[in-house]
Amino acid sequence: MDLFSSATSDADKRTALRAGLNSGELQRWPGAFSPLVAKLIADLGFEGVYISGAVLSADLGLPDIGLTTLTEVAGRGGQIARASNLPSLIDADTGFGEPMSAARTIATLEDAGLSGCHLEDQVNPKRCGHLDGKAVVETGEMVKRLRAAVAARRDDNFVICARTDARAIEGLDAAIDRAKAYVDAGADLIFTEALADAGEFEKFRAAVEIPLLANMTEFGKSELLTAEQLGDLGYNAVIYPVTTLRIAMGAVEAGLREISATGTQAGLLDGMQHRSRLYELLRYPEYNEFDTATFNFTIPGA
Ligand SMILES: C[C@](O)(C(=O)O)[C@H](CC(=O)O)C(=O)O
Ligand SMILES: [Mg+2]
Repeated sequence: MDLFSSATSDADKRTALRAGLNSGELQRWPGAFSPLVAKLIADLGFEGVYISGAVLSADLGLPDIGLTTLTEVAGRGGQIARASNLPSLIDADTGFGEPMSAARTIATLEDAGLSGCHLEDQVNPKRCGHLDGKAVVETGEMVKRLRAAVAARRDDNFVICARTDARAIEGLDAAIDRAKAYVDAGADLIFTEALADAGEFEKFRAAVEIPLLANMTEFGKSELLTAEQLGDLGYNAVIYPVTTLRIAMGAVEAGLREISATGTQAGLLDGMQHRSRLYELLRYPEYNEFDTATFNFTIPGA
């Protein structure tokens, strides 16, 4: 029965995440801004779901500057994680405090049903990794953050991903040195934030032995590489963190403008998700097996 929550256990999702990272195939994790989007990501055959801090903040009408709390992030993250059978990797920013808080973050995210998270080496308050003016902590400080996180983990398959923001501040070589220190501290996956181009991804790949994650965020510092290019470069995972929100908000803004200008949404119907597709994603008919009184409607135009 998976009508009310995920059918796949947290443990099995984490096993799947590990297997995917070790498979030699690029794992594609689009960002889900809601549980419904996670269902669509699963339906379309992606390997996992990403839960973005930038999106979680934006959804609350806030900038991505470390204002959200662990409680908010774990709460929303858990709702999204349970909406599909895919593993979910969540953005835990700097871990919500000093090393002991980062440790508690891991325990809380495990309890919420996430399959892994990333911790970054920025100072508090953090910023979007693709903006100027961010700063990183000393390598030793981040190593403490990671060691605390790794020690707190109860499920060895919960993926602890270390993100380095150093490329844009200290340069590529320093970012690679940091990544190596983070591997020694127990990181399972390295998030190479804000690299410029394919050549930099290639250098990172040659220097670091564990799985690597690429961030294909739009309007940022990185060239947008295809899944095929990233796979050929030897990367193990890619996130499209804010993409679904940007697509949706672009459509919402255009639609609202048209309604305001014309007084009707009639011209927008072709671009909308049809009621029947929404109901298909939500698996309306299957709830009928649970309670025939619930499924007592027909879908117009379906
Ligand atoms: C990946 C990221 O941390 C996120 O919160 O989604 C952001 C994405 C973005 O702001 O484009 C980041 O890269 O800092
Ligand atoms: Mg973020």
